[in-house]
Amino acid sequence: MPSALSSYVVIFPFMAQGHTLPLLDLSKALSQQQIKVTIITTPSNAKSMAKTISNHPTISLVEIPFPTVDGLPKDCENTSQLPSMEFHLPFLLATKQLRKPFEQVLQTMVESKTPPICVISDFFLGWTLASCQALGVPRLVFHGMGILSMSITKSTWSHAQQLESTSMIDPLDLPGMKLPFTLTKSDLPGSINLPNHDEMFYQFIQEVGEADAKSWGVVVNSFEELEKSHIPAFESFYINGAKAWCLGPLCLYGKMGSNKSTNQNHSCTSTQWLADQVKPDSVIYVSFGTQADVSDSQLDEVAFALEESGFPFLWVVRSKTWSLPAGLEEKVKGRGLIAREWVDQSQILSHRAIGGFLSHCGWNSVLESVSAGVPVLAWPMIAEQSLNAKFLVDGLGAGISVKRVQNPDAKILVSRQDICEGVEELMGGSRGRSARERVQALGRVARRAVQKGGSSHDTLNKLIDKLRVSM
Ligand SMILES: O=c1ccn([C@@H]2O[C@H](COP(=O)(O)OP(=O)(O)O[C@H]3O[C@H](CO)[C@@H](O)[C@H](O)[C@H]3O)[C@@H](O)[C@H]2O)c(=O)[nH]1
Repeated sequence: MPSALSSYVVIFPFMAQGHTLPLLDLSKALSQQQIKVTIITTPSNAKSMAKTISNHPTISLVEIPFPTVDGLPKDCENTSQLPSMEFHLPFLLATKQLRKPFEQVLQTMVESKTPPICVISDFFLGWTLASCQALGVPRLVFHGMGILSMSITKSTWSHAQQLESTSMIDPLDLPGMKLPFTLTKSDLPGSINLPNHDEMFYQFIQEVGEADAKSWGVVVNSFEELEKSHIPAFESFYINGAKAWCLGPLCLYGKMGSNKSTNQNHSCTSTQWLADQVKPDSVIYVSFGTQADVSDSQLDEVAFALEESGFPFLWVVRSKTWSLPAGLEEKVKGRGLIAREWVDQSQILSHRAIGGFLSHCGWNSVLESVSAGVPVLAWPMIAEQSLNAKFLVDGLGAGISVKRVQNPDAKILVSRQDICEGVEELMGGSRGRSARERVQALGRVARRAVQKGGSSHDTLNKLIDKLRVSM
């Protein structure tokens, strides 16, 4: 068995912020357990990761070149740089060309008689399974999603035929699953309706899904107290008895021993602005993640709603084309901050002035909000976000939902009145108050999970021990 200091793990994240950031936090968790980490990634992603890991000498980066591919913008190595979601599939397909350089790196490690104890690679990088198997290294898969949403997704994929004849409004009965809320077919996100997708996307997901199911294990950014009852159903989709290792919320490891000045560099203006907000729970934080396309007319509605609600707000806007509608600047001056740069969201959410989060419900945002004890005004947009929102609101009581219009093609999906009503209810209404109490209690459980003796901390140690024994 290798000694603690000689053990190392290779991590290969998918090049999207929502997938990479939690794995950077996991790297920090491993290095706190005396495990070295080698992260394999492409040059421009390595550049942005280098800042985050600069205080962690046991985490290193190995760069492999990103392929040049027709149909993708030049120098685009991360989904956050894609002009729109239309480029998502070409991007996914391009990552398959990373196989050869990845294998060369892994082979050199194995041949130098110091193989890693495992490779943790993203679900989308399914081909890494074959590379790992050929070199005798266990592959653990990471999806970025929670256990419940993954189980619902897998279950609906494997029962697609049965579901075809199910009505849109009757409660779904998914074999082997006990759902904490009523789910109908109309609640399922479009991305789950695989057969309705482009043939190439369908094929890609089939491929990576097969590799997923044959993996040695699954690293999950969640904690047992939150999703334990769904683990058996989730594990039943794996063919070699793979176990789901709940190690989260990973964002909390990222904060342990972090260097404040490094963190604040990202979001100096927002940190300073927040420091001036003295009233606890008074500010609403607004962010829709790194992937969803939000139209500029929809952003106008958000702006009017925030102005009308009267609450101080900190709002991260990704659109390069949008500007505050005429007349609003004066009205919100001093009361609201619009951040156009990357902010340290996790840090912001833990500021005592933040009293609510208007969120798209990406899984990282959900966990960061729960960890910080901040209730959510849920506005799911793409991918599995509607399932996360349902879990948070109907399952956990830790948030409330915005009212959305039924036409998914409309430019404005939520009106300013409905956003404003939602913000007022979250920040000052009785449903908002009860969601705050609930999420604060959950936050205490989440923080305990990653401390010594906590469920996720223990699971991490068990995983390391098991991997060392299997060497
Ligand atoms: O200025 C910013 C903007 C974002 N973030 C962070 O970026 C991450 C965003 O992740 P998430 O909230 O999960 O949103 P997306 O990036 O949109 O996530 C994609 O990936 C997730 C994990 O698989 C899925 O749950 C989502 O549906 C999918 O859209 C979070 O850690 C945020 O804290 C910042 O720190 N600063």
